[in-house]
Amino acid sequence: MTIIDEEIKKRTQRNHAEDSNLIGEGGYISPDENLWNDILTAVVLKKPVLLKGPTGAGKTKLAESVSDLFQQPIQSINCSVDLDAEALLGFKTLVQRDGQSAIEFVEGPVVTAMKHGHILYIDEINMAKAETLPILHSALDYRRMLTNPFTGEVIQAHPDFSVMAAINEGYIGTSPMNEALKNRFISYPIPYLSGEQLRGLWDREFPDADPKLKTFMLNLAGDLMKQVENGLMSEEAASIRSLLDATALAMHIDTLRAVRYAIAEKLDDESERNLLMDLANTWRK
Ligand SMILES: Nc1ncnc2c1ncn2[C@@H]1O[C@H](COP(=O)(O)OP(=O)(O)OP(=O)(O)O)[C@@H](O)[C@H]1O
Repeated sequence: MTIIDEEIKKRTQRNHAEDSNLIGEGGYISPDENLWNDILTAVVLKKPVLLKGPTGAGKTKLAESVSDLFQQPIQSINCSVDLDAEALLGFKTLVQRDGQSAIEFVEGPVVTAMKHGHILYIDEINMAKAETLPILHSALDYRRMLTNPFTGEVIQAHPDFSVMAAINEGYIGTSPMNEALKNRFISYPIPYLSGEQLRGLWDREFPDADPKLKTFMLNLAGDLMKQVENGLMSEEAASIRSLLDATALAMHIDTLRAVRYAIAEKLDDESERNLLMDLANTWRK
């Protein structure tokens, strides 16, 4: 029995849900045989996990699938330059109770996740200002604790508390992650699916689609990946999210128009848009 199996068994017994199907429908599909298990191993070992990959590669889906598997709710933070300590930890507010005014602290996602053993999912972690996240350092390393500056409370994390973060390194508006913060994570590259795994995702998401449409989209996806690898197209051209959207649209409107709206029009460069539509045209013939 692996440590992942042991952890699932432990949580299943604790939650009295022996009969439940732990891996929910629509879970993350691993691009190779190791990645999913390697990430779960870090989560079980209570190591913060950093998912590095382009937009629409399934990073959020992966975190949701870990949450399904371990029956652990997710507390999410979407980072931006405006993110501050209050958005992470919580804030004080005035409440009326029994006709009396009182000041109460409303817990933020970090405090809730630490106290209740949830997964803390920090999306676009490199969009936050460098000075905002160091407040989390002690929660992210072996100490697994944090002193809440707003209340003075010392919070020792629940044993199940896990942290997953996502980063899209090429994204405009991001800055390199502070080294001390990055050093607290185990980092995994999350690539776009291809080959058999991509076909598996299409079979699951579009069981009723015309097989010709599926083949068209999978061929186009393969072409787009090659263009990205050869540096002829920006990475997001092969986004799985866009390809899924194009397929869903193409079940109702002309395939090339679907590809234009869901994939090509998102690209800033006109020559890339034209190349993409030329490729799509080739597969249509
Ligand atoms: N490997 C995968 N397994 C299952 N679904 C996937 C996978 N890759 C992409 N998807 C699907 O693609 C869509 C986008 O995925 P998701 O939102 O998780 O991407 P992301 O990497 O978090 O993107 P962003 O960086 O823009 O937030 C979702 O519908 C998701 O289910």
